[in-house]
Amino acid sequence: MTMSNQVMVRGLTRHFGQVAAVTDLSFTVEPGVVTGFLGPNGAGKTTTLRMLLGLVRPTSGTATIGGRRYADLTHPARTVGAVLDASSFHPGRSARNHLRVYGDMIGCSERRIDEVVDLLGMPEFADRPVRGFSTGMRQRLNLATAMLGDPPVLVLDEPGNGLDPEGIAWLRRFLRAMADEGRTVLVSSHVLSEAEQMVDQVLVIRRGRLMSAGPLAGLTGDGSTLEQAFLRLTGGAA
Ligand SMILES: Nc1ncnc2c1ncn2[C@@H]1O[C@H](COP(=O)(O)OP(=O)(O)OP(=O)(O)O)[C@@H](O)[C@H]1O
Repeated sequence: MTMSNQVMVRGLTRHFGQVAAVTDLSFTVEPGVVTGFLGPNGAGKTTTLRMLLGLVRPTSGTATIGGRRYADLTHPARTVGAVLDASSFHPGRSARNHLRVYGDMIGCSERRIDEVVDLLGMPEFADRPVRGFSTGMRQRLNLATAMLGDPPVLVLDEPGNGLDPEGIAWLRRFLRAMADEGRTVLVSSHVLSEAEQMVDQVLVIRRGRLMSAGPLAGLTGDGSTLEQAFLRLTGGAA
């Protein structure tokens, strides 16, 4: 476990006008495990991840990766790979060409592009235009882009969105492999049944506040599902 790959959030707060999107959130995400950042729609997951990635300014508090704020990282793309909801691809460009465009920006070799195409299981469709891609193919391309810089930290906002059961099983294996390599993997989801199959540690938020943090087994060890445990935590109301 190296401090350099820890994600640390302390007293993080963000208001949008009257809306308290995130309130005094503190947690630590360790390398080598898959950590689920879970909560219902509107709980504040995306806002938190966007603050971590320097895309939203906190009202107060800090979010750091390896002890530094995103804006202070020397090599951001080689430190943290991020997948946020709103990725858009040029429809006429092939996946491989998309990766080349991003790869050029961060100075990665053609060999690295071949590696991520293999890593994400994309050889069969990497040379096809993105316009014909399924949701699963698009998610793989998102992840491939995030992996270009071989980052030790992955921050993924709802990577399971729209995936079929086979896609979810693939994602689970991928996240597990990344964590087993010692990476820090933080993955948000509002689908608790899906997250339950993927994560080791859970952070549960609701209405911008942390409800629970710890091993998945701590919530489900009594035989209840994560969904049941969540409803218990939140008094039955999402
Ligand atoms: N730019 C913004 N302006 C105003 N309100 C915002 C903005 N971004 C987020 N919010 C509000 O902050 C709250 C938290 O939203 P956020 O998107 O972080 O939740 P979430 O947990 O990611 O939800 P979902 O699962 O639906 O993506 C919501 O009430 C949302 O409407």
